[in-house]
Amino acid sequence: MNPILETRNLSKSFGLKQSTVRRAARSLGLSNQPEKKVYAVNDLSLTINKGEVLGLVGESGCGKSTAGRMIAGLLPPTSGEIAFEGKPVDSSQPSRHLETQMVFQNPYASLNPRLRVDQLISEAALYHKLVEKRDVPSFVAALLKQVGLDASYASRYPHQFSGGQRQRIAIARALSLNPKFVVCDEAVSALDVSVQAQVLNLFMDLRESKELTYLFISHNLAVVEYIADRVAIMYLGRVVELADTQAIFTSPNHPYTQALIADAPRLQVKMVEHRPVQGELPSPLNPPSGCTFHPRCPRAMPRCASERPMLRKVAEGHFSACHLNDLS
Ligand SMILES: Nc1ncnc2c1ncn2[C@@H]1O[C@H](COP(=O)(O)OP(=O)(O)OP(=O)(O)O)[C@@H](O)[C@H]1O
Repeated sequence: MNPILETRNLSKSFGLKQSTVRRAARSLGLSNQPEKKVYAVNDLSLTINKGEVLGLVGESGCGKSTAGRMIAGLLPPTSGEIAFEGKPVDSSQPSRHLETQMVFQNPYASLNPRLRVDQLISEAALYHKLVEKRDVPSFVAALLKQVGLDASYASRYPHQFSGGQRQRIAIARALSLNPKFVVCDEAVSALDVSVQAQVLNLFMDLRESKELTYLFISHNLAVVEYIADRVAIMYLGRVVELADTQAIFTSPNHPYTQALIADAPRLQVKMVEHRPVQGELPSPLNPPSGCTFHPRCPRAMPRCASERPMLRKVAEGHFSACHLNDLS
């Protein structure tokens, strides 16, 4: 085991916008109502090893993107720490290191339509003085080649490409800073299924050739099953299960993981039968007491409503936060 990135008790809460009258009343001491907060990520402690792909899975709104943005340095945490290659990173500087880059879901939105491909790919590297102006054409050509695109595309604009090609351009731009760690946030979710497979294969090839490590965020279990070595399952801002990919899919421990797997009909490996997850994700503004999954859990016990289960070891390399494990 060779950790490249570690988070310790990483948390993020967002204050909700209040009406002007309420804000004024509070600042004048006329209201003692506490400010409403969304606890998007709570106490996230993860270790990601060099060269591995850690999948981060959960329903929409469970805090995956917030976690990814903190880890990529795009969002300062409310509390907690991040260490990169054993050294604490200063989270007060959002652009603190070039070693971590992020690839987003929507290549339409993440590429400036007014810039040519060569400008898109080289602007950050020029800014950080990783390339000289005169070397830009060969720099861009090499990056385009690495992502499977022709060097002649350098003078075109984003609208001249398909979704898959645009995502390749976004990947080339991320690679331009020579990162060691890439956070992929739903990076293939907007693409057609056949194109998804090609881009996933590109990620895997780049992992080998560039010795990359990925945090791969996705709500799509089939994608995560294909690409990840280990999987962390998030529910309402917390990791509820963490294990090797095979263990997650063949012997999921947490009732939430079991329900997610039951919800994913396209999976090839499906050795367990469970009921799909019932009901809606509760609001993170007002999370349920105890185990936050208990209102939707088919196996909830009285204890689950009052006591939050800790993430603990259930097998070698397999961790789960569920009181049912105390029964066995
Ligand atoms: N800037 C913000 N201000 C207020 N609340 C926010 C902000 N960003 C995220 N949230 C809230 O934090 C919670 C977690 O959001 P996040 O986007 O991290 O979840 P997610 O699992 O990535 O979902 P999705 O896949 O839909 O993006 C949600 O309730 C969301 O509404």
